[in-house]
Amino acid sequence: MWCHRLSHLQSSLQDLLRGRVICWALQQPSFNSLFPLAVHWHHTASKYPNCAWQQHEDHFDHCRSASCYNSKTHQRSLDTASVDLCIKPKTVRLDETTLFFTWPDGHVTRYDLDWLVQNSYEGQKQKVVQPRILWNAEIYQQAQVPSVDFQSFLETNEGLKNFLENFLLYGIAFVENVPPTQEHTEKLAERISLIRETIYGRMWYFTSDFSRGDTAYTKLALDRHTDTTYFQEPCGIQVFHCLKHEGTGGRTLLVDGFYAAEQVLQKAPEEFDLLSKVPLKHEYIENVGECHNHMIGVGPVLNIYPWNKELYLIRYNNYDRAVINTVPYDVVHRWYTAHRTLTIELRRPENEFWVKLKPGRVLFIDNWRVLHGRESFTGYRQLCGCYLTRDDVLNTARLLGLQA
Ligand SMILES: C[N+](C)(C)CCCC[C@H](N)C(=O)O
Ligand SMILES: O=C(O)CCC(=O)C(=O)O
Ligand SMILES: [Fe+2]
Repeated sequence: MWCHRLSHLQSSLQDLLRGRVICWALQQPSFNSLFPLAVHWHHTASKYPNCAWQQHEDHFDHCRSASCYNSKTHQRSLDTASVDLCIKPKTVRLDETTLFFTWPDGHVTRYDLDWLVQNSYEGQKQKVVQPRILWNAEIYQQAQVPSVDFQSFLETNEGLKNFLENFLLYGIAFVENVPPTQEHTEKLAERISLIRETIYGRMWYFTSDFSRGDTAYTKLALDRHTDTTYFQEPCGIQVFHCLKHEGTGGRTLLVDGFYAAEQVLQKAPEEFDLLSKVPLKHEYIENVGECHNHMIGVGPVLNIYPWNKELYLIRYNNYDRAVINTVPYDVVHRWYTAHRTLTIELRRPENEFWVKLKPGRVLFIDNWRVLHGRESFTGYRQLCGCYLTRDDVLNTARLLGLQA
């Protein structure tokens, strides 16, 4: 263990590191070594707080030198596994913006201080991966989120960006004036993502004919749920376009699952915790006509990033939840209590946003966040749509400069 104290630090570093403990470690290429390091910043009342460098034995990070990292492919060249885990640098030097390490074989690693702060664990812990506005019916309606026109969605980057911005913030978004055909709906989908083909097909088209072994293909009401909970990776986005309805009822229900989960976190944090830890099975068993499927997906109801506790996926479908056999006996009852708390939040009338889907108005739903359902209906009703892969939607958003 070695330690080097600096009594004076540049104000820029002071701003960046204030009040935090920052840990990182470095790796060195030609010497095949890893060097773990942590900086401890003590914010004191004095004008120049102390900054102490401390060697840790168990932190690792990334040398960006030309021999360690290929900046054309943005990939690591260094074989991490070939590095001695106990490597120590020969010298360490800090200037106004950069930290330098010289390794026993002479290789130099440089770290921009801003980069280090951005890539520190402490920094990431305080950052959200995706900014969102959680909503109940009133919040969503007050926000007056504009829909995007079909033409501007397809033909302009601003149209697409506006749409994606709102979609990322609220988890739902509408496109208007879409010609009511499956082909035009497909065009929309392909503008932002790859279509995720599933057992339901690529583009699906459904009525209440029970052509598939699922309640969706009837006239019955469907309580709020997310789809494809029985996939190991539930579908990221769902697109709905109602092409025809000659009858009554059939409104669509939307509920922000993350808003409800946030209420659980506030009111009963230990229940939130349980819902994020207990893995459950969901399953889809179908034997109707030519369709034979048995899908099983395993995962907790609430999925959170471990480092910042940010919720990124809710898996909620009471119809498709399988027998609980992945939970020890003594946890089952506690889990049901926690699940009930979440269900109560999800079912509060003030959290329900109801819309009637009409030909020409296409709805995109973040199936990892917003639950959907529908009212029972009469008459002939025809819906088309598809699922999208989440990675590809986020990819499009990032390329347009959005945080996702
Ligand atoms: C009709 N459509 C293809 C959209 C979906 C049908 C899937 C319904 C299933 N119970 C689920 O929630 O995943
Ligand atoms: O019929 C509807 O409006 C939606 C049915 C449903 O939940 C689904 O297809 O995933
Ligand atoms: Fe559904």
